[in-house]
Amino acid sequence: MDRSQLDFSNPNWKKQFQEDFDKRFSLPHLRDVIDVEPRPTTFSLKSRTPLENVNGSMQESWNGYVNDDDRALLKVIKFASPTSAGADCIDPDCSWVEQWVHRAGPRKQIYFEPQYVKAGIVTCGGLCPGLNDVIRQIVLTLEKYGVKNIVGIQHGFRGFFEDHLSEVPLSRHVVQNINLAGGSFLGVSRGGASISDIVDSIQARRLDMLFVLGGNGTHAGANAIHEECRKRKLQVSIVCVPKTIDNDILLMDKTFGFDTAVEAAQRAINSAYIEAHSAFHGIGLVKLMGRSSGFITMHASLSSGQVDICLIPEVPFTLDGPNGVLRHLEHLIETKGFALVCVAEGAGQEYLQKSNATDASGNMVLSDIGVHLQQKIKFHFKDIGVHSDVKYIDPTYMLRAVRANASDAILCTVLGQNAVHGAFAGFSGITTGVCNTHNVYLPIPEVIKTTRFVDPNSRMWHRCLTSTGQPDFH
Ligand SMILES: Nc1ncnc2c1ncn2[C@@H]1O[C@H](COP(=O)(O)OP(=O)(O)O)[C@@H](O)[C@H]1O
Ligand SMILES: O=P(O)(O)OC[C@H]1O[C@](O)(COP(=O)(O)O)[C@@H](O)[C@@H]1O
Ligand SMILES: [Mg+2]
Repeated sequence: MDRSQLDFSNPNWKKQFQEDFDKRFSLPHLRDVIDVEPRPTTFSLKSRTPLENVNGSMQESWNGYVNDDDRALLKVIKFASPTSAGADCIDPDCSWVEQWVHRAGPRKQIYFEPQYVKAGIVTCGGLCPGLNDVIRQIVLTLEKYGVKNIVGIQHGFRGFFEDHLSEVPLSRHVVQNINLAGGSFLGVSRGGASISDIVDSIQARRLDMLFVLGGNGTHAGANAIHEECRKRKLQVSIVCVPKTIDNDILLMDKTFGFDTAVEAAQRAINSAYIEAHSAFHGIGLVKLMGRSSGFITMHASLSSGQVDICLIPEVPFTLDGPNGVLRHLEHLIETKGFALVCVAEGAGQEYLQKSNATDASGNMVLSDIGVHLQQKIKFHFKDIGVHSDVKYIDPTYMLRAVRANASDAILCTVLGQNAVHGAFAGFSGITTGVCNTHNVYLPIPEVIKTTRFVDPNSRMWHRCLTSTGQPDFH
């Protein structure tokens, strides 16, 4: 139910909203369409973690399971007014409405017999630091349940129908050290998704579980696979782990690989800073990933503390004129002698010629805003007769071809393990993420309704502006 469909004069609107919310966020389960009986889980760490009662005696049962009725709050701020920073209100009075989502983790009862399970893992889309950590954790956790037949599908969805891409048998032994390197042990790819062919292939391979690692596009594909499996009444669990270096999936605190990418961007920003600072009237320009969301650029600018101008797709800017970026650069050169600009690849596309080309997955191929800015800055300073020395750095692929840093490695561990718990719990068509620091399962359609964007009214963007000191460029 859309907010616009609610009648706030009806005293029952809150109840209606909540009922609709609960329905939207209920997790699709195998038993919705087929007869499946639960059985006691085989996942237990009891022998390693005997728990002591308050009175010192050992407890009989292990208390490490998540109850199906456990919930986490999706939104935790009570906004006093719709004009509060980052306000996300349902009604004009910003009433407090609890929005509960399902907690992730191992259940006491499972819907598969581990010894007969064949599980597949596939990594789709572009690379992202941490893919190997997630693959590894999925394998380790499956084995902990007692699964013996685990395979990797090579090069994304292509691996399902390109004959020369054979299944890769996976085990604790095979994946032991894969997290030490970046990339994907299984390979990735864009494009080539015929849902019906993929489900034919799932049936032919006799897969019972499929773990799909990818971004918005991959999630849309995985949900379509889940729907097709439902239609064919297959006992197959499709569970996603969100992979997007751009951090552009809805509702989640952060996706894995994002922190690592921000950290990797520091080297480029610092190099640009040193070049700009050392040159006479130096202007450093760094372009970072982010087709439509500026999270990497905003966070990298914030964490470096060296950026004077941060440009992201969500916040339009003018280049020319008294309030434009170029005039501000003049001011920076006049006042401090050098300047540093950090721009997201999707920013300012309106200034560039559109090619209308798309990649194999249907994503728009963007024109290079970095090259455009470099030219504009050079010509501008030439025009006004002021010397400038522009150094442009494009570290794009260096941000994502690295191994995950420590905090991402932990996030990958949590997500990979929870994905397996979700499949054994009988859910399908779900994804797993972190909401307000709590680990949850969400139905796929809810996280891909739109791309997640930087909110120009958020505290984080305002912090970025405070830190760079840049004015509004319009
Ligand atoms: N709307 C969609 N429905 C089904 N499959 C899709 C859809 N969008 C993308 N895909 C498939 O998902 C895979 C990854 O998509 P892509 O956009 O490249 O990366 P990401 O998942 O990171 O967004 C590709 O194989 C692509 O064909
Ligand atoms: O050149 P490729 O492989 O298509 O990937 C580049 C693109 O992938 C992205 O990182 C988005 O992909 P993800 O969000 O799936 O990680 C863009 O920011 C970038 O333009
Ligand atoms: Mg995408």
